[in-house]
Amino acid sequence: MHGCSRPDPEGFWAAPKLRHALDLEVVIPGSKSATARALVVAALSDGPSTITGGLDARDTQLMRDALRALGVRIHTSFLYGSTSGEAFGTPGSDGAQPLAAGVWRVLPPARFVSSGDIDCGLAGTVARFVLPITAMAEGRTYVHGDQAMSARPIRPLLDALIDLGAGIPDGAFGIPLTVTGRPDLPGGPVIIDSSASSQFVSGLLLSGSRFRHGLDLRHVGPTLPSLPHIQMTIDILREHGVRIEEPEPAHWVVAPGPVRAGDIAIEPDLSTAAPFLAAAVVTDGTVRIPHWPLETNQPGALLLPLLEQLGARVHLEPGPAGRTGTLSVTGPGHWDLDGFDVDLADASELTPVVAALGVLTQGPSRIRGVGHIRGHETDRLAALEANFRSMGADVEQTEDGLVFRPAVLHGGPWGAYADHRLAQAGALLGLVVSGVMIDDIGCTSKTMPSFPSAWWSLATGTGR
Ligand SMILES: O=C(O)C1=C[C@@H](OP(=O)(O)O)[C@@H](O)[C@H](O)C1
Ligand SMILES: C=C(OP(=O)(O)O)C(=O)O
Repeated sequence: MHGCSRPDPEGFWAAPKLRHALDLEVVIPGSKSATARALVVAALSDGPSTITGGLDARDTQLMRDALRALGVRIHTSFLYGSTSGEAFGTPGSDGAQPLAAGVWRVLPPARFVSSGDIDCGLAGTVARFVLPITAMAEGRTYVHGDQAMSARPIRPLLDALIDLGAGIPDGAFGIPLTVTGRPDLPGGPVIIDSSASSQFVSGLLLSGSRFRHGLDLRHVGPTLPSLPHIQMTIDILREHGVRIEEPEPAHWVVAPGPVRAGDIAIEPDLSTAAPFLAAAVVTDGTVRIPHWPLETNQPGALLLPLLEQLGARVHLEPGPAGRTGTLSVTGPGHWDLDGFDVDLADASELTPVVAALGVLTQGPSRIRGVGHIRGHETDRLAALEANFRSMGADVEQTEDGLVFRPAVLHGGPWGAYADHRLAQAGALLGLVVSGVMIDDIGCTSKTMPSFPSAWWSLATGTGR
């Protein structure tokens, strides 16, 4: 899946350098995190639900297939929309064009029954959110994924599920593994160390009300990353009638009971927007993003204060319906970006893009609070350090992040390590550094299959 990437014979994608004054509107597909939660909540609900604007990309296709493998029926159709304004239309009306988004009807089964096989790919959300449902599904399920998935942390979630009564072999270390489902999974009190990923907590909370005794979950561990993502889980559960309390930080109590069916609209993915917004800053141009939510629980919005700190002008113009608007980011009017020091513990998925900004700053910069991203799609700190160094950057890993000192950069091969956000960070640098060659731009299909063509249009001003 390379879109317009025109890979060279060795499979490298030449990241396009900016060829015009950047002034562009970009439509961003739906939020991966919100789509994953919507599908899971709809699958656990007491009746059919409709999801609109859901992301159609590798991770969410895997999520749909995983839920189907447990007996959930999902009917999909496409959503069409104009590239400006808030209204969605039908194909052909008002220049409407297909978006990577869908209208999905989700029909949960009376009881989950496994058809035997679930592929998690490299999707943390699929592995961590679906395992607890698999533990309630009649039959045995072989849960597997990409080779890199077996390196991603999951053991604390498996141990917690075993404590809650799940049929997971005691010696199971990670994916692949076979789960023997138990429809009357007891649930109840459990302690977990979720320092390696907030998704362990989210996965248990999502299914918790369907356990016989509900869930009383405590996190005990040195750090708890991605708190906004846990809040996103709590928000959607409460919207669907689940009683969930947080009597103290890092302690959640979910009452047993039904999950109420209801329709769900998905916001654009504000983390997928990050490389496009950062492009405006590094090229001193303007990027506009329609349908930006005026209020959101997505951590991707945390990029905006940093861009402002770097001198960018950020403006959100409310649309007629008052729920979304058009966000515009305009570069600072000069090329010498100041150094920064930022803690990304709440929004660690922004690290690759923010790190690309870090190597371009004229003063020293630092990213903190993201040690756990060594367990993301790849060891992101090591992969970023290796790529930046091969471009001449002065960068090193710390215990929980990266530090950068100014240096003159040159092009060369850029390893994506099968990681969509690594590939996007390379593309961002390629706008201003000649000769950046990305080895696997196709991995951006994890969250934005149209990334290569959208990026080409952004850089060259032409469609391909
Ligand atoms: O719950 C979610 O949707 C996510 C939580 C975060 O995971 P970690 O807590 O493992 O960083 C985030 O990085 C990931 O992209 C999506
Ligand atoms: C960490 C990420 O993904 P996953 O949902 O697979 O954990 C990410 O998208 O940055």
